Amino acid sequence: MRKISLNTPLLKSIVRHNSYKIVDNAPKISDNEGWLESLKWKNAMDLDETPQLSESANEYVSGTGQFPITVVSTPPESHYIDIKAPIINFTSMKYLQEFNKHKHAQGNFIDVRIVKCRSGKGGDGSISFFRDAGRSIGPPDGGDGGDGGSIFLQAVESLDSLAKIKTTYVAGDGEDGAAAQLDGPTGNDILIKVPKGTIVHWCMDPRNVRSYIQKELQKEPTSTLRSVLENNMLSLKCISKYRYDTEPTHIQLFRDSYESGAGWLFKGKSEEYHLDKDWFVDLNKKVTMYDDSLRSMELKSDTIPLYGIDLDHVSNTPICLLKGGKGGLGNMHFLTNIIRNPRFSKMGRNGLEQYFMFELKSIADLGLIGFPNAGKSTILGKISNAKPRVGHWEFTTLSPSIGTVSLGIDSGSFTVADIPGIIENASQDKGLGLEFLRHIERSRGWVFVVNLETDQPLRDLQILIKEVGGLEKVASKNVLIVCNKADTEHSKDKYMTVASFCNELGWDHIPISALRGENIQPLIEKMAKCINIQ
Ligand SMILES: Nc1nc2c(ncn2[C@@H]2O[C@H](COP(=O)(O)OP(=O)(O)OP(=O)(O)O)[C@@H](O)[C@H]2O)c(=O)[nH]1
Repeated sequence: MRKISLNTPLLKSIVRHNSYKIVDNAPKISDNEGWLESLKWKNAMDLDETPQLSESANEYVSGTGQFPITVVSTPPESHYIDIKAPIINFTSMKYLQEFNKHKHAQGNFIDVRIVKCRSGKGGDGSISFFRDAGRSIGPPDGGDGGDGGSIFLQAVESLDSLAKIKTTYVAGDGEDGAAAQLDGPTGNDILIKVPKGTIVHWCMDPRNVRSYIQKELQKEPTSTLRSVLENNMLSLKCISKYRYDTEPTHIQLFRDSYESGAGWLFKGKSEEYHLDKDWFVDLNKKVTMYDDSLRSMELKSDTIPLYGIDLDHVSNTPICLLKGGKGGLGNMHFLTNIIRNPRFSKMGRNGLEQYFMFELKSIADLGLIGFPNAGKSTILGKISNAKPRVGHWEFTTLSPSIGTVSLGIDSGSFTVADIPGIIENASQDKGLGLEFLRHIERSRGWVFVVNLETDQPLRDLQILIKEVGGLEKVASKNVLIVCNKADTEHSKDKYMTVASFCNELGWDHIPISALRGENIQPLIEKMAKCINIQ
């Protein structure tokens, strides 16, 4: 085989030649003039002012927990759909409670997090001119700034709590462009991995909410944290996923970046000098159109579903939460027949800084609802593989646990969530409040566990129904009533009272003794039937 020597005169000359030659990617005068001319013709169609979503944003699934809103005005009176909604929907009570006495007992289980996210700024375009031995100043060769990094979300199987979610995520800024047509590298993206079942809502800066509440409580000392949050409204600009519809589906975010026609960087001569020149004013008119199209793209991507992004299944493709800013144009784009030495470039566009509330809503098929001490954890331990804490004192369960109930080989399985006990006035934040109800909100069936050891189990059941939202809400679920502690005195009579109430409503019911393991198999069958698994 012939060996190729690097010492041949031909190869030597290629190596020498290449080490001097710069790959020329700079747009030619004709390219730039064509591009600037095309900007002039960007008309109302291209720069459509009608607020609308980008295609990817349109795919976001809205959260299930909708809340009441008041639509204040819609197009054509207003450019956007202006709405008002109680502040409580854009913050977390749990976060704001000054003294959360159960905080330590809950250990590592974290189901709500408020997170600050910032996408990166675009790098600035460079102002530079090609130099070589023969020329004092060559053509412009300043490269573009790199785009800022974006923030993405992805639901994964391997996580089951929000404990690892940080309080702040900052994506990288794009780097500035450089001489020799070098574009700046793009900023680092950030991928936030969350457990399946997480809903991400846009929310207010918690510091603002806290200082607002303090002021309101000083004005009206009889108010409570809840009443302040429920009675005060937040105004938001929204848009609709359905074009020209007046039903708001997404919140419109606005970037704090330069206005169209601004954001120039100058070298050598000042801005005033340039603004005085007709050739620059003429160029700026066209570049203003380019800025407009960037802003219109930003408005399309900077939207968040009003009721949250529902990450209810594991996905391979991450969802963009906040998009990074576009990098600025280097001076090589402004070389024209009239402008031979453009000593200016464009700044990168800013990113976005917003707060989001990450809320984990476990997705179990069935949820157990009952007063503390009713025996929910004992039941879950008997029917499933879960090993929840059981104790004869109230509030043994301080965080939800989920167990899988197997119906035998080839017969499938279902999941059951045990949540902390609910007490009278829980909806007014008594006991552990209703915070944990989020974990069974999406369950297909609700299993009420009543304790036949108490004086009036029927009354207990009626209180539970009222606390979780009333008969109408409960009736929207598949319901099963489990009367536990059937081994205690007078339990039969008490069960009969509960049973006749259930019969009137058409709800299935069963007496059991979880402690003794009595009636457990029929209970499992009724649970499976409740969610239509036979
Ligand atoms: N007699 C009797 N006691 C039971 C039965 N089931 C549970 N218990 C007892 O009731 C007490 C409370 O049981 P748990 O399973 O911790 O009740 P829980 O509803 O999970 O309570 P919280 O964690 O407070 O919500 C424990 O002492 C259990 O041993 C039963 O069928 N019969």
